[in-house]
Amino acid sequence: MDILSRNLSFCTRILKFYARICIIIEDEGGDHMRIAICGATGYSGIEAIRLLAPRTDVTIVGISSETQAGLMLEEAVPGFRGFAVGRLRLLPLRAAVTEAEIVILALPHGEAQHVAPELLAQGKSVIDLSGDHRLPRDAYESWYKAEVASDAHADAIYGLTEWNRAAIANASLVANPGCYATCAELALLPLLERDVAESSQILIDAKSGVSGAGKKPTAVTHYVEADENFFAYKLGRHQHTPEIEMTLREARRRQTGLDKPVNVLLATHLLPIKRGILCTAYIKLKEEMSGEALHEIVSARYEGEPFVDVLPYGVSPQLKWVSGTNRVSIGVYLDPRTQTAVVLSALDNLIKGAAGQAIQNLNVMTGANEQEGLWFVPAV
Ligand SMILES: NC(=O)C1=CN([C@@H]2O[C@H](COP(=O)(O)OP(=O)(O)OC[C@H]3O[C@@H](n4cnc5c(N)ncnc54)[C@H](OP(=O)(O)O)[C@@H]3O)[C@@H](O)[C@H]2O)C=CC1
Ligand SMILES: CC(=O)N[C@@H](CCC(=O)OP(=O)(O)O)C(=O)O
Repeated sequence: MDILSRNLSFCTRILKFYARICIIIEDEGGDHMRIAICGATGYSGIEAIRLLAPRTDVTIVGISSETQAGLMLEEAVPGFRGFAVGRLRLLPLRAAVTEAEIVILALPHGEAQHVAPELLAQGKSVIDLSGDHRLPRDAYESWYKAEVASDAHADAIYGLTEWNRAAIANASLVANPGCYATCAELALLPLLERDVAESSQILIDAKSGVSGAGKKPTAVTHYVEADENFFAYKLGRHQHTPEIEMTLREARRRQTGLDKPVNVLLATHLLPIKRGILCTAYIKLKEEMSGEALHEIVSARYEGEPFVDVLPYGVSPQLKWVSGTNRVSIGVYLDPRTQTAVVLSALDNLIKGAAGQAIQNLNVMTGANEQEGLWFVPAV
């Protein structure tokens, strides 16, 4: 080989090496969203990691746990064994968020409100899965039986994506809706927005799988109590009642200018299954209409919505059709004798009811494709 070829070969190797370094730098930072997940060992935190880990536009820069800080994720949650993300170390919350530009808070009620103001002051965006920022002070204190610790809730944007997309796009603090609330609101929004239904007495019969109660078993949710059992709980005092009433009231006000209270009776039940919520809402119509006309109102409202599936008239949704997905499946029926609309909705409480909707909101906030990382069909 002459001296020219040797020099050329050397230069080529240098250039290739430089190109590889550039790719590595790009992969490790570049345009990636830097996300921290707090409450990473809880059910919705785990789900958020599961959904975000495969994404090439996201880097998970921190994960937190209260009691298991110091362990690797795969030690605390063995399902992550063998995956790169499983080698992330769980840290105390403040250490976990240092590098993040966006923080997903999957913490118990009452904790997020102590952390969010500090994160916002550091210029980070926050998506809070808990109920801490969804309600005004009085409603929160009376329904959650807890004190409000900051005024951050006043600036929070309610994260029901299909209803509040424009505001979410500019938000720095998103209050992700409750799981029952998401399910009931998406079922009822079209009727309230069109003001075709009586709003003084909406009955919502809702059932949830046990993961809705979080990871820590209680006397009601542990296996022996929940398995092969079925019962109502928190009758007349479920914390999602004011959330649903406020959202539906505001939805109607935005569309029609009519500002009148909406009254909801929410009956929640515990299903002996792991995940899924089925809501059946009964609402009297103001004027006579056909089932087809009612169905058209609901279908038209969700036309083009990637995560809302309005079933053909009279077909009822099933949990199996949404489990493991970010979808809400909606069924419509009109009882002609009583002019009562029956709107059924089904979702996966940990995905569309929690982590999936949080990521849908993250996509909206960051200008990513809204469906990124969220498009899958249920496992059989
Ligand atoms: N489960 C669901 O279907 C839904 C839940 N939500 C809401 O999302 C939030 C999380 O719910 P879920 O995942 O079910 O909860 P889990 O109880 O399963 O998990 C809670 C997580 O928070 C951590 N944690 C507990 N206490 C503290 C604390 N004092 N400070 C910091 N971290 C703490 C736990 O860490 P560790 O135990 O490792 O110490 C764990 O990682 C809740 O507010 C819930 O209401 C909203 C919609 C649906
Ligand atoms: C089965 C079960 O217990 N579910 C929980 C709902 C949790 C949730 O989604 O809502 P929050 O974020 O408002 O807690 C409950 O009924 O309180």
